[in-house]
Amino acid sequence: MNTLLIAGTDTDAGKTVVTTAIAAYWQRYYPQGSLALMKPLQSGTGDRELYQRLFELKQSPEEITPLYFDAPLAPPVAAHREGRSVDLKQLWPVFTQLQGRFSFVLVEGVGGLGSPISWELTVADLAHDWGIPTVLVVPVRLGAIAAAVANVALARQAGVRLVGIILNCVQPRSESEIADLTPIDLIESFTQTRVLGTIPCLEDSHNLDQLVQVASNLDLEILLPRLPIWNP
Ligand SMILES: Nc1ncnc2c1ncn2[C@@H]1O[C@H](COP(=O)(O)OP(=O)(O)OP(=O)(O)O)[C@@H](O)[C@H]1O
Ligand SMILES: C[C@H](N)[C@H](N)CCCCCC(=O)O
Ligand SMILES: [Mg+2]
Repeated sequence: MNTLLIAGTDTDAGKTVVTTAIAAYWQRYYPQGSLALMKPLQSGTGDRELYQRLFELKQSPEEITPLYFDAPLAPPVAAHREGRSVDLKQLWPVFTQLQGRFSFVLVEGVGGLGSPISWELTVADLAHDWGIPTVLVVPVRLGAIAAAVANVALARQAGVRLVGIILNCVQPRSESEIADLTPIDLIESFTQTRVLGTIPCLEDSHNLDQLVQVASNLDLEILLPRLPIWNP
């Protein structure tokens, strides 16, 4: 499977930081492997604009974000404000054609795993329906354990192919604070899900070198697709 869905426990969990870090690493060390970024639904400006600023993507804006709404709200609410509805049927064809054209397709969720993508379905339902490996970004703060446990329970209930958790420091944290706020053994024991690494708080989360560096400390064996062995 040449795709990975970056989901989070919540909006502002750090999905885009993780997405751009893995993308930056891929482009740095696998230049022969083509990369696509997809944010199936975006509400409010930010993610697509950052992707386009950081990476030379061979995709149209509509292939990056097929469903784009102006209001920074849940997509069905933002769509309603614009007198539109959320037509999820548009998403799968875009996704599958990206999969066919690119070596690696990184998909970013919207909001948290339990956030609605329509009046009936959540991000977890999309992850299940698409059957793609999914990683859960958990912000390092008090309450992270409960957030991880609740979102992993949702993922299990929805049949999401959850491959791991990534802890993310949305603010500067010492090593001991990280250990106290997000004890890995406790989180892995309660969720029965591997922690694939911790992203420190970056001085500049738009700096490609910093993004590559923090991605290199993640369990990339799990996160990156196997490139076909190239036999000249
Ligand atoms: N590890 C980090 N180091 C520095 N800044 C961070 C880090 N993680 C998150 N941030 C900052 O916190 C904010 C929210 O992070 P981010 O945009 O990645 O969240 P998100 O989960 O993608 O949010 P959304 O639901 O809007 O897509 C951003 O301004 C981002 O730069
Ligand atoms: C505006 C924000 N940055 C995201 N694009 C949308 C987050 C929707 C969250 C909805 C919810 O779960 O309450
Ligand atoms: Mg984002």
